[in-house]
Order: sequence, then C-alpha cells, then structure tokens
Amino acid sequence: MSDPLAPYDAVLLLSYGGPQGPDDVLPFMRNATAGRGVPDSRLAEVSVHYRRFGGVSPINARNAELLGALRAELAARGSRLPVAIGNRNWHPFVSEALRGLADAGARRVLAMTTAAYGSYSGCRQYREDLAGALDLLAVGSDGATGRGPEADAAARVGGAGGGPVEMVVDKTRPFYNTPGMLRASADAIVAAYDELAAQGVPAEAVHLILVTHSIPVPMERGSAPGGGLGAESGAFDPRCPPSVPGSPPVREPGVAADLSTEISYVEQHLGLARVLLPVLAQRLGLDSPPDLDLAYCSRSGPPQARWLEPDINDRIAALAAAPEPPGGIVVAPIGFIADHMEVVFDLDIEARETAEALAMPYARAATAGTHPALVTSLADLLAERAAVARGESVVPTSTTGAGPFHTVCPDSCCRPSGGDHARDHRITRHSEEDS
Ligand SMILES: CC1=C(CCC(=O)O)c2cc3nc(cc4[nH]c(cc5[nH]c(cc1n2)c(C)c5CCC(=O)O)c(CCC(=O)O)c4C)C(CCC(=O)O)=C3C
Ligand SMILES: [Fe+2]
Repeated sequence: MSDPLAPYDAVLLLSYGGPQGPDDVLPFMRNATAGRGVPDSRLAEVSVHYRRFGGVSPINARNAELLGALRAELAARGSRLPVAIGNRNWHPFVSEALRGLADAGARRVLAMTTAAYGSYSGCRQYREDLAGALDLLAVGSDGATGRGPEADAAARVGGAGGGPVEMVVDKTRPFYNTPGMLRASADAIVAAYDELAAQGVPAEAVHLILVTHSIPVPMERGSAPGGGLGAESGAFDPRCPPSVPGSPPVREPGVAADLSTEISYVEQHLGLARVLLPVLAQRLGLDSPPDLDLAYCSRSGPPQARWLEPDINDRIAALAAAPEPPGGIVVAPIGFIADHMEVVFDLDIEARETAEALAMPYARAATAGTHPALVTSLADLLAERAAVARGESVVPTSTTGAGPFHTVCPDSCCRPSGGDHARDHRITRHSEEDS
C-alpha cells in the first residue's frame, strides 16, 4: 500500500536551531547574524541570554518533542516516512538533515517550518536554506562544516559526505490559521487567566496582550505572497523574475488560489486574533471579547532601523500608566509555537520583571508546543500538500476566513523587503507536478 504522504518519501521539519552548550554560543550567534545587519552590541547582548541558560537553547529540546509527537501522529495515520529536523543556524543543519535523508534513500522531501506565520524569516529564508543545502547535496557533500561560502567550499573539497544526489523539496503553507493553532492558543490563554484568577484577579479585570517576534518594517511590507505592500498590483509581480532561471510560474493544481486574500505577517496575526478573541470571551464567560492588542518582542537590528512596535515592555508600562490600569496582564506569545529563547528570556524574565516593577500581576500563556490539536493540524497540512503534489483537488481549510494561504509558494512570496527586488535570493524549485 502506498504511503498516505506519497509521492513524498521523507518529511523534514525546518527550524531556527540553537546552541547546545557554552562553546556553541558564539559560532551560533555568528551564523544567526551573518550578513543581517545586526550590530555587535546586540550579538553580545543576546549571547548573555544564552549563557544565562548554560549556553543551551531550549529550542532543541522543544523541537525534539515536536518531532516525536509528529512522528507518532504520522505513524498512527499509517505513514512510514522518516521525519528529520534541519536547522538554519545550528546542527543539525538543513544540509546535514537532507544528506541523512538522502543516504536513507529519500529523493522527494516534504518540508514544514516551525514558524507558523509567513514572512521572509519564517518562509522564504527557509527556502533559501533548502536551495543552499540542495546545492551541496548535488555536488556530494554533507555540509557538516556549517554555513557560508567558505564553509560550503571546505565541505566540497573535504567531501565528507556521500555522492551527489538530486533531490526535490516542497514546503507546506503557514499554519497560523489551522484549527489546531486556534485551539492550542485558546487553551493556553484560558489557563493563564485561571492562574491570575487564583491570585484574585478576575477575568473581567485582565488585559490580554498577544505577542509575536518583531521584524523590520520593510520585511513586514514584503511578507505576503504578492510581494506584500511593495508590489504595485496583482498577486504576481511581473517585475520579479523567476528565482530559479527557466522555472515556469507556479500554479496550484486543484486549488482555486485567490491570492488577493493573502495577507502580511501582521495581518496574519490580526486574523488569528479576530477569531481567537470571541472564543476566549465564550470560554471565560466574558460579556465582550478582550481588546485586540498585539505587541512585539525580540527587536534586533541597528537602533535607527524601523521595526514593528510597540515593544511588549513599553506596552506593559503604558497600560500601568493608564488612568484605569488593568488588574493584571496575560501575555500570550501566539507568534511562537514553542518555549524557545525569545519566550523564556524576553517574556518569562524581561517582560515579567517589567510587570513586577510596576506591581502588575502577570501570567504568560503557554505556547502551542505539542498540543494534540496542533499536532493533528500539522499532520493534516502535510497530507494536504501531498494531495496537491498528487494532483488531487484540495480545499485548504482556514479558521480566519482570510486565507487559506497558498499551498505552493508563488515566486513573489515573502520577500525580505517590500520593493527591494535586488535582495531576492535563490529559492528552492518546486517539483514538476506543481508547476
Ligand atoms: C519572524 C522571526 C521568527 C519567528 C519565525 C521562526 O520561528 O522562524 C524568529 C524566530 C527565532 N529567532 C531566534 C533567534 C534569533 N533571531 C535573531 C534575529 C532575528 N530574528 C528575526 C525574525 C524572526 N525570528 C529577525 C528579522 C532577526 C534579525 C536578523 C535577521 O534578519 O535574521 C537572532 C540574532 C540576534 C538578535 O538579533 O536577536 C537570534 C539569536 C530563534 C531561536 C531561539 C532559541 O535559540 O531558542 C527563533 C525560533
Ligand atoms: Fe529571531
């Protein structure tokens, strides 16, 4: 019997990666900031966050848990495909993961990111990582020496890996608008409200702040399939040449793609918020939904660059200074699916300290993690993408009414900045059947 995820022969979870010990911190930080205009002062500051946790990022353990849960769910659905993890900035790198899958016989891989929302960082940049890894694979290297042109060249000369392999990798759509994401977020926020209630702060007195990773304003403008606000008209920007020379435009078999409904990084969050808030009102017995309040954490980049605001700490301070301050604050990191460094440092340490200094009761909602509803939705998304690859008709579901996001990334998807085509890099090619 064929695998439910056929025609794919392997699944790859794409993630950011993080240091596994003190000696990894600096090289990891160099990878994470290489060529990205992050000042040395910020590199030093974030390195201290990692050292505070013994140089071990929590992201590796969280990703291992997700990998385990996804493997179990796929096995329960009758799939025998290997499921691996590959990271952008630390071992196992995407190149190492693909080499491992290739050595096990995989030639057509289905990739899914741990990023729930589409943006350059969460979508296109992973496709660039894949393109680089596929290049290494094609010349016969395992890429174990890491990223960057020099490392790549060294890996090629060293030839540590097996022989050259041609592989095709496809990627699933963002999953912020799946039922699992909604369910997991609602459960976590209700639990955080309960935590404050136990401290004597009733739900009516709580102010909810949804939090996500800040990104540069130009990246926000580029963060939609049509090239975002930077594109002049239409879903596809005719000025943007195919990223892979000679590749035909991407078409989705069986999917009536209305890309005009595709929305930017911020709009994706607001879309989830708009369906989440009424669910919360109902679950918490509130007369009206909590206010829609989205704040940002983990700003990076030089001080003069514009990033999405308000910062979560500034937002807490503003609420505390309001004429009628709330009785307590629930901070819900809906932008992240796991408790990695941005959550355990920026929210559990920094933002909590801000709230405590202002005598503001504070509870941080859990991330979705391995919530069974999320794992179900992730497996559904893999199945959906496999059906598209088989040429079957699929109707992608969306809880937000604003999607569904494209199942196959259009060429113009998630640019680093709204109008800056010169910065477009090579991205992975899709398989023949999709184009
Ligand atoms: C949108 C987004 C997500 C969510 C989507 C996704 O999950 O992918 C995300 C996740 C993560 N970001 C992470 C870590 C870092 N991000 C950095 C820097 C940056 N992030 C950016 C954006 C995002 N980042 C951007 C625009 C930069 C500026 C430089 C650049 O344009 O790339 C830096 C450099 C130092 C700094 O400037 O903070 C670090 C160390 C970790 C791992 C945490 C751990 O170890 O537990 C994770 C999951
Ligand atoms: Fe980041």
